[in-house]
Amino acid sequence: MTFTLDTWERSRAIRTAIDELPFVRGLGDGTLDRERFTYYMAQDALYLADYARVLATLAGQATDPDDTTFWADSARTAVAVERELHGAHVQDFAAVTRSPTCLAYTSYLASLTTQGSYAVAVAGVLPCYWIYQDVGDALLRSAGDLTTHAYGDWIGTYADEAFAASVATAKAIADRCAEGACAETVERMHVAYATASRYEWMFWDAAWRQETWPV
Ligand SMILES: Cc1ncc(C[n+]2csc(CCO)c2C)c(N)n1
Repeated sequence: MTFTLDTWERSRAIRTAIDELPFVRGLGDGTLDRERFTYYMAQDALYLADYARVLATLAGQATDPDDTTFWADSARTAVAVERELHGAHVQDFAAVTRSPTCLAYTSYLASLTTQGSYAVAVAGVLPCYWIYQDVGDALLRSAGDLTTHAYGDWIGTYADEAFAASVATAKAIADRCAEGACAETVERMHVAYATASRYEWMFWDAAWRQETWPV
């Protein structure tokens, strides 16, 4: 049993809960209101800026040159997407504060890169790729014609072949890491994968609630 097959099974309930979120349902059927989408986009731009730094750290920690290239390319893509989102959806960036959930998620991922295990950090960044591919594919199947869909460009980005190739590479790296790891490290990989998956659920839920700080 590979790590990715095992961890996908173990996190099935979280994955199903994501499909049932009102934000994700609204994204799929186009009924999501613009205010919530704009909130999500602004938080996502902040998320991507931090996530890119986590990927760049993984590039530095990898011992395989192919891994280094992959994480560095992904970091570059995340910054490019951040700039695009920022330009297209956020008018006044200085006015946007990282939400508690956004800060918690990126801080968690950054913390994984300082705990001495490249394998565990790799497992932590994997839900970002895999869940977005899976959600993108599910929404594509139900969305119909993307050219007339309110959120067609978003769905198209993540239900894309080039993106699918990068998800496959991230999964292959995680499986290779798990193969060479002791049982205790593999368990920590599962925890990192499940925790980041929960943060993906929370990130969409926070956008639905337009989460703010209590004071
Ligand atoms: C909260 C949140 N989670 C995942 C993604 C998707 N994503 C962001 S960077 C990256 C890989 C490198 O481009 C992927 C797949 C997102 N946008 N926002």
